[in-house]
Amino acid sequence: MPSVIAYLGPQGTFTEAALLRLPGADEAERRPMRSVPEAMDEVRSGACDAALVPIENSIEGSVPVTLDSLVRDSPLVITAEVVLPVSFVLAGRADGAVATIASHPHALAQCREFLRSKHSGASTVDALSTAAAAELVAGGRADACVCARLAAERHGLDILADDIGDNPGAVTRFGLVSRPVAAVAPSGNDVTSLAVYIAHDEVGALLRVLTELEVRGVNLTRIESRPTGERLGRYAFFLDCTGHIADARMGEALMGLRRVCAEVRYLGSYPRDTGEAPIPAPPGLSDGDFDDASQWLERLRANGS
Ligand SMILES: O=C(O)C(=O)Cc1ccccc1
Repeated sequence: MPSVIAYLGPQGTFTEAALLRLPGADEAERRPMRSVPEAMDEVRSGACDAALVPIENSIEGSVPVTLDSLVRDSPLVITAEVVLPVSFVLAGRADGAVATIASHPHALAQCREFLRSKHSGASTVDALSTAAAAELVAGGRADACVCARLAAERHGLDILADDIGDNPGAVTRFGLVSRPVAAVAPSGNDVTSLAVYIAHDEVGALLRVLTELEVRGVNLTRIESRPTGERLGRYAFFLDCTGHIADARMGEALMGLRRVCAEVRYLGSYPRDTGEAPIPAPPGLSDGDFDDASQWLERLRANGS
């Protein structure tokens, strides 16, 4: 476990709750940062060994600042993931009016229906995190906030409504990022994350990417595009692939992508935390099958039989 870990703070965020689920994190120095890019830059500068940041949630989708920092700034790799169920409270002062409600945009989005039906007159204020929103309320700069119960309690706020998320089963996925390192050994249920840039002026470029994965039996669990920031129409595609970079079929697929893509950024191989069972290799695509095929080719090249 890295010894100094930055995370999206302040104390009381869902990211902190996720961090505490990582084995060994209680012994690490945990450094709360104001924003996701600042947490990731602490790692790039060497001030911290790793950072835990939100990547996506099951309702609102990806966290754009995290994805943008992963592809636009100097390379980092994900070494672990944590999938955390999230439950929100509305916190403030029991005796006060609620004209402004602060929170992280993803928290506001996940409570949209509750806010619309119960506080349609209030305006929402984006904060850098749910716990930062609780600080705003404690400091009198917003009337209420959407946050974790723990953050409300820490700031002595009243719980105005409990469990206000529109989808009771909502989960958020967090990634532990570090400067590039070799992946830990396969766990048997791993994911490999990539960002690929395709040649935009070639017909079928994205199909070629998918084909490289499909012919090696590599399963895709997520594909998502983000603008590269160069100009309209330029996108990076984020791929989560079932398997580990040490698996033969993943290695072959990566080599294929390297040949057909304008650029491939490797974002790490790490154990899955979704609770989903591993997907077995399709027939003919196990490590043993690749090994057998490459030994056969070597024999043909060496002896012709
Ligand atoms: O703001 C927080 O507490 C975070 O950790 C980011 C976040 C926001 C909303 C849902 C899950 C995580």
